[in-house]
Amino acid sequence: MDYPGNLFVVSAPSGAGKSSLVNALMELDSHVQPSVSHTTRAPRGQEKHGREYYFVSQPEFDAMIASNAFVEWAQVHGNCYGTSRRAIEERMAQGADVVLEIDFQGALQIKQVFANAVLVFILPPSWEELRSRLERRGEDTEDVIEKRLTNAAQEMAQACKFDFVIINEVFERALFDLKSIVHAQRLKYAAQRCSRSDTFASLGIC
Ligand SMILES: Nc1ncnc2c1ncn2[C@@H]1O[C@H](COP(=O)(O)OP(=O)(O)OP(=O)(O)O)[C@@H](O)[C@H]1O
Ligand SMILES: Nc1nc2c(ncn2[C@@H]2O[C@H](COP(=O)(O)O)[C@@H](O)[C@H]2O)c(=O)[nH]1
Repeated sequence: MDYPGNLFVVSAPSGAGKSSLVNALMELDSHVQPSVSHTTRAPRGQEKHGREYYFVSQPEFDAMIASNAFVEWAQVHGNCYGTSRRAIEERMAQGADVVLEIDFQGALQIKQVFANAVLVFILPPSWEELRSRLERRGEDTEDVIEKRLTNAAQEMAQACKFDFVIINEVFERALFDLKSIVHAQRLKYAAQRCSRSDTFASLGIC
């Protein structure tokens, strides 16, 4: 599938800071838009249906799988999460750059469907800092934090399959890295389009 917009996938173990980085990126760059996923997990804190997630029941999620509504889905930390085709294809067709904040299983599924998708993995600087970020966030019970830390080892082992890895130690530095990746992909895409254009032909190149 060839759309005018770019597709970015950002994955990380829970607490590494991907939502913070993606939100900061979107504040700086209105051309980058989020995709709102569906999940069977319960809302936490101030989360609202249709903003952070579409919160659905397991039967509703299963019905969406059966009707092929998801471009990718996975079980993460005991709940189901999925990206609907609708959530991304409409926006990319309009030329927006879409960013998915999803786990590594979903990221690798996305690469199968959208070969041009750019996969970015965010790492915390240390295990101690990862635990402390989850605790400081204060949104999960101790049990949930332990489960997320246990899963983090398996998730981080997948980082080498991604196109880029960013270590989120100093937030502004990590944000700069993420912005640079988005910018580089836009230049690459523009160059590809340009190479099919009359400008290249008239200059006698490619
Ligand atoms: N570079 C950083 N230094 C210190 N704290 C940070 C940094 N980046 C993010 N944080 C903090 O760490 C906590 C976890 O960040 P965030 O919620 O963005 O993680 P996440 O990867 O999106 O987690 P989840 O997958 O569970 O949604 C938040 O309280 C956030 O403010
Ligand atoms: N494969 C998918 N993973 C997703 C999707 N939406 C979110 N996620 C990942 O789930 C975990 C937990 O998220 P939380 O909001 O409960 O903390 C995290 O790794 C997300 O990236 C999705 O649509 N598909």
